[in-house]
Amino acid sequence: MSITFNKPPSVAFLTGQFTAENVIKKVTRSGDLSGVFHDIAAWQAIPSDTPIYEVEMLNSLQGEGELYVGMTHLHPGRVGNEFHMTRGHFHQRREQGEVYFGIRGSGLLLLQNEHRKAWLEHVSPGSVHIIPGDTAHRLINTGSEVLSALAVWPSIAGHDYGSLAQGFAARVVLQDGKIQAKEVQNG
Ligand SMILES: O=P(O)(O)OC[C@H]1O[C@H](O)[C@H](O)[C@@H](O)[C@@H]1O
Ligand SMILES: [Fe+2]
Repeated sequence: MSITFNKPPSVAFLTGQFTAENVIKKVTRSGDLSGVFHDIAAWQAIPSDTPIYEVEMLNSLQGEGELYVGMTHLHPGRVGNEFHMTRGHFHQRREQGEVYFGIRGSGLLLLQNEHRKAWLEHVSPGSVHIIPGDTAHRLINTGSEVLSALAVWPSIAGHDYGSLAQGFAARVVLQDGKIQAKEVQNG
């Protein structure tokens, strides 16, 4: 029997680019984010094919106990006064957590529990975010460059977008030249 040396995938820490044999890429465009931004007129004014974020995932095992690894690249910009953000989700398997690592750019991680209590964490290169179970999560790019964050999560977690149809309890906007978080009743 011989012991093999496998070449692992790698990530460039400055850019978040993966080098791997198999990378699965998904682009989320403005037109996919209906109902996400509060200024509907501003959202409608953006061409629907404008990319807002890309997620690259390593090809890994699925099933109980296995982990997924993905990189989100969220483009800078605003829709009206609201910063670009991911759709955000609870996990379908609600109790499953996730870890995010800030790689590039600067932004915020919006977290929210099932009682609509929301809080924010600053995302910057090197930041580590331990997302507990039962907690919805969304990335927000408040900077002027691409915000890239690495995520590791259980492959069985799944996504539940429906439970957030009402939106998150906070919005992050540029107001009076400052980044401000606003509490909202009905997202
Ligand atoms: O699913 P969204 O809310 O659009 O977020 C985009 C992606 O962000 C992270 O990389 C998560 O780990 C992915 O599971 C998620 O799909
Ligand atoms: Fe997640």
